[in-house]
Amino acid sequence: MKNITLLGATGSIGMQTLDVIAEHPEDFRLFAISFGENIEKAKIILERFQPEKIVVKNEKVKKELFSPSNNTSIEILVGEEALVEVSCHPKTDVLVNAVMGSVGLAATLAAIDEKKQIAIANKETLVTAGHLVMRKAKENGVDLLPIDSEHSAIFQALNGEASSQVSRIILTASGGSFRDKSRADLEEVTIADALNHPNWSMGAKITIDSATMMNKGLEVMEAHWLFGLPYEKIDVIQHKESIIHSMVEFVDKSVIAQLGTPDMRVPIQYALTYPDRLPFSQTESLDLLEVGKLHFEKMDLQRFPCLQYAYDAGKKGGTMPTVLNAANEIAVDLFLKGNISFLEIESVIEKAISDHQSIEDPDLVTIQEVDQSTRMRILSQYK
Ligand SMILES: NC(=O)C1=CN([C@@H]2O[C@H](COP(=O)(O)OP(=O)(O)OC[C@H]3O[C@@H](n4cnc5c(N)ncnc54)[C@H](OP(=O)(O)O)[C@@H]3O)[C@@H](O)[C@H]2O)C=CC1
Ligand SMILES: CC(=O)[C@@H](O)[C@H](O)COP(=O)(O)O
Ligand SMILES: [Mn+2]
Repeated sequence: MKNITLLGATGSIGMQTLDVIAEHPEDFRLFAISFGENIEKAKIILERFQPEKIVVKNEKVKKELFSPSNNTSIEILVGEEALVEVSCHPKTDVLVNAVMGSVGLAATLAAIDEKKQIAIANKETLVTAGHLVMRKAKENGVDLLPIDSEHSAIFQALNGEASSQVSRIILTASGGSFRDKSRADLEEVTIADALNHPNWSMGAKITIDSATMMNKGLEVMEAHWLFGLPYEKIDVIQHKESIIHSMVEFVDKSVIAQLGTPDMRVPIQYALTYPDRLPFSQTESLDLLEVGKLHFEKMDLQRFPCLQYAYDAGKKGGTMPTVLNAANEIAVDLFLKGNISFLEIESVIEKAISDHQSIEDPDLVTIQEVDQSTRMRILSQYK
């Protein structure tokens, strides 16, 4: 029986993690959760799973969650320090980081110090502080088990083989909501159009990232850190069906791909059961006869400049990925609030990275300062 601490329980990955936990009550128990503001969903989770502890964003959420009529023995904690506390708690066996953005960074680093097993969905953590996370994981002998579908695919295809055996990895990209549109068409798109991903049902931020191709850019950096490969060995191809989740080409030119129906509960479960596998009844078998054909296209970096920005920021290193990530988080939020257009997401990011002088090998404090100052600088222009 593994005790799970789930950060971001009310989100898309969070709720799907709960599906996995519910399917295997003899293997997993929900010890603690965190969430942001979705009180209604949180109440359902508390009633169904009865975790011991819950971390909320602020006192206001705490007050709303626990009205006098709502009698519960669950311990309620507030703020980022509490995230660290539950993540490092002796009862936590596995930390699932499924928050959106860089909120879970300090908790993940602290849990690695406590030698917890980490199942990581949150790519922003690795993008902004991959060097710190991987250094700590190595020092502590901790496995970082990827949940992101592409990285789970690569992890499974590698199956323990050393990175020296790899000639390249090939990340697949669906193309997102606007894959069939030209750049001229993008001037007219709405928030609702952008949120309509062709293959995956995901949180709003990652769905927009997928449409700008920043999601793939973040995934390139995530792969760089998780698998210790230089950017020259990380390729992206467009594959509109999202059936091949990614591939590894080995030095002998053998290619191993991982396939499956697009259902995040499969890589989530693998990260929780690794190195074993358990049956999972809630998803469909892949029917290749029904799929019929798989399609592949070269990535067009003029059409999707965010992917180019991410390669450039990743290769530059230091605090440049932090700036790219912070600018992207703010730009996507501004777009979702109707303050900027879809194409302005790219220009906000482009400006932030070209204005920044990267600081090499930043520590956590430097990363947090650069992250905050980037956000403030951009926000001050849109007030
Ligand atoms: N969704 C997917 O299929 C995939 C997601 N990922 C990655 O996983 C991560 C989560 O994605 P997803 O589940 O889609 O995101 P969602 O937006 O659906 O969920 C995010 C979760 O984080 C919580 N949260 C957001 N902001 C804060 C905050 N400031 N403080 C505390 N909690 C906060 C939300 O709480 P609340 O809603 O209550 O406010 C929610 O529980 C991202 O890094 C994403 O890139 C990777 C691969 C696939
Ligand atoms: C499910 C998942 O892992 C997402 O990150 C997914 O990859 C998004 O798809 P695209 O970014 O390829 O559109
Ligand atoms: Mn992915």
